[in-house]
Amino acid sequence: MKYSCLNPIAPVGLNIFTDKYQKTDNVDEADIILVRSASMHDMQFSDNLKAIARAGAGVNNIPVDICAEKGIVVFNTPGANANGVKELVIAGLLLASRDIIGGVNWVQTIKDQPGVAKLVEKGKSKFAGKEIQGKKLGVIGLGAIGVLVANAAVHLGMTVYGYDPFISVERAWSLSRHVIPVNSRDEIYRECDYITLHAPLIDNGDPSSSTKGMINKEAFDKMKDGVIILNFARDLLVNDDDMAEALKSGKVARYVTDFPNDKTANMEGVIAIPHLGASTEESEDNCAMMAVKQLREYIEKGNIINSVNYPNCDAGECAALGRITILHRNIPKMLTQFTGVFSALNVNIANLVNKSKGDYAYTVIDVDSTINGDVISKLNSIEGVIKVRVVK
Ligand SMILES: NC(=O)c1ccc[n+]([C@@H]2O[C@H](COP(=O)([O-])OP(=O)(O)OC[C@H]3O[C@@H](n4cnc5c(N)ncnc54)[C@H](O)[C@@H]3O)[C@@H](O)[C@H]2O)c1
Ligand SMILES: O=C(O)CC[C@@H](O)C(=O)O
Repeated sequence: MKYSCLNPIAPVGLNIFTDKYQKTDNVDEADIILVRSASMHDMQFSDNLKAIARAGAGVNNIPVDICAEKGIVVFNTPGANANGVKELVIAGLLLASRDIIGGVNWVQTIKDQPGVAKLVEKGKSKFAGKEIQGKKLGVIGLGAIGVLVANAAVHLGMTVYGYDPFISVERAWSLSRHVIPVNSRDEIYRECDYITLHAPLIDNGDPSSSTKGMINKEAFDKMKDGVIILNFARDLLVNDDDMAEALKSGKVARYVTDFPNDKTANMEGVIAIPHLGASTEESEDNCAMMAVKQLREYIEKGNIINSVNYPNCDAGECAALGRITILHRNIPKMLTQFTGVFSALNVNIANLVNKSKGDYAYTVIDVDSTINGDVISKLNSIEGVIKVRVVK
């Protein structure tokens, strides 16, 4: 098996690959790709490519639907960098509330003058700020990061509102009971002094699920004057032109973004951080280890854990003589056709697992004999089959 890394991936993760895996710089010959933030939208994928693992949460840099069509399973590593991001969001709250950056930069300008201690005491009032305790924070998106941010802010004495129309049961269980759940973003806009974004970037043209540009003029009009916005999710969640206006008018007092771009990097009132949310040793290690473990599970056993375009599927270890996996469309009569192929060839099926997710499905079949080319070509010829792979 050959793997390519499109970004630096922590060695502690890559070391989990056994000597059956070889690194290649030629992405066209790779069976698997590991990626962080590199954009894959303009890439051509070779037929050889079986899986892509995003060492991180957001998959907006990967054409996941095209990959599904080509039978390339895309994984991410949910939660693996959430603590790193949470800690930077807390820093962002403080950077936006106290003029720490202005003060630190000012000390650099007076550091060579005599009597720095006196100058500091004389000049420091320019950098006075506000405390976050007692203020209201709205968290949009209560996933791995949003829940950690909400709970931490409760501990810091903030009143926290949370909004997530698709919150999972697991996340709801881990949310502090002090977080006030709300049913619309408008409630957050109306109430909160700080708003932090932790929803994925979704740009599918469907207004019920799309998140692109959700923080725009219409939203600003509903917010309190002097609100502080924190964006550690993706730049395109915010309409930059509307943000420029809102900063100019004082509607928004500060915009803290981990995703500066040509527009926001030059805006007054923006605290621009160079996408450092997940840039900690711990997060990078966690993401890399999780990504490689998931890839190995898929390549070696056919099991799918944390895919964003195919269903999760745990068929365990293969105790039979052979295992074949089939990525296919989620349409009727597929299983009958698969089992028909095996029965026509007099091959006994020892175990079969079938899972579906949206338009796609996945079937793992363990058989009591070795798998030959005849089986593979017959399965491949079934309408709706995307990719057949012999795992054992
Ligand atoms: N700054 C960084 O370095 C960094 C690191 C990790 C993740 N991220 C970004 O943060 C996002 C969230 O990461 P996560 O690990 O918490 O992901 P997650 O999948 O655990 O959580 C996302 C949450 O957003 C919710 N959501 C979806 N649509 C929503 C909507 N319209 N309104 C409100 N909530 C909505 C989902 O239900 C889910 O609970 C990622 O998608 C990624 O873009 C940034
Ligand atoms: O890889 C990174 O540094 C950032 C990852 C982050 O944006 C994510 O979505 O997980």
